[in-house]
Amino acid sequence: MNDSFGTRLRARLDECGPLCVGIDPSPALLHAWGLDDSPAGLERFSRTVVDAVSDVAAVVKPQSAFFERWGSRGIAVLERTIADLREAGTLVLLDVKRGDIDSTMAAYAEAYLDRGSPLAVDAVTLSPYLGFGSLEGAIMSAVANDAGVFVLARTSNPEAAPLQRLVADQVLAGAAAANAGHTPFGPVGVVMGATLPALEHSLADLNGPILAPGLGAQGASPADVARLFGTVRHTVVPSVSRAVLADPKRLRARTLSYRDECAAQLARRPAAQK
Ligand SMILES: O=C(O)c1cc(=O)[nH]c(=O)n1[C@@H]1O[C@H](COP(=O)(O)O)[C@@H](O)[C@H]1O
Repeated sequence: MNDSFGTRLRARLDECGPLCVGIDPSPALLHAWGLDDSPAGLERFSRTVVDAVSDVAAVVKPQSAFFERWGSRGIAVLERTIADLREAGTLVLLDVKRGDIDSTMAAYAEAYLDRGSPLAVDAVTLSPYLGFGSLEGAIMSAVANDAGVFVLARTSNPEAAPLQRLVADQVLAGAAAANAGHTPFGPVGVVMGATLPALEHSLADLNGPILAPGLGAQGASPADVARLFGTVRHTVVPSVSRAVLADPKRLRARTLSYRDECAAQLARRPAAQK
């Protein structure tokens, strides 16, 4: 039997410390790196990130849209990037933010979670806008494949607050129900921005990982991560993209510094959940 996503994520967080690094090959970053905005440029960018961070970041998160811009050639680079990351032994979280009716979700689950798919990853981001129940099949597929999902709850962008404030507790309750009884924690993570002014929701019963994007470019600091998620410090995965990707020469050093600073800040907080 294979290890569950929760078991593998626990092991990576214990081994590497708390950080997810994004692979976001935007036109601006490709330009800053002196690379062409082309499939070859995407490939060089992605390989460089994989080589620099995959042994020190618990999770690496390619953003699908930056590859999709180049159609089938971009998707081919994404496939190779996923294969490189898996070979390097890091966990791959593909940021695709999918959400649809149950029959269509089954196709998304087949694309990203089914072990046999060329785009199979350890976890994907999902949107709950069609109702948390519409994600049930994808969650079952994740469990069957020892994979995970991260459902958007309170995203890092400020304009999300008025809408998501109304429904985040439903998302958290759905995730907690799906995670009940799993050890060390369940397959359903949630996305909660590190940029949130205040938490406003209880994470005490979640029993799942929390992806916390927004470090650096969106203004959040490791101290913010600790302020918001200190009580669930063993399950929070702070995420950073542009602030470490800005300069290829400093990619590894910046990754190490964000990781170590997040670990140090979180260690200062009381832990309520292991
Ligand atoms: O799901 C995500 O990864 C995500 C959720 C969220 O709430 N906010 C957020 O910025 N992201 C992603 O995180 C990346 C941005 O990271 P920065 O470049 O560090 O700001 C992008 O790929 C976003 O799509």
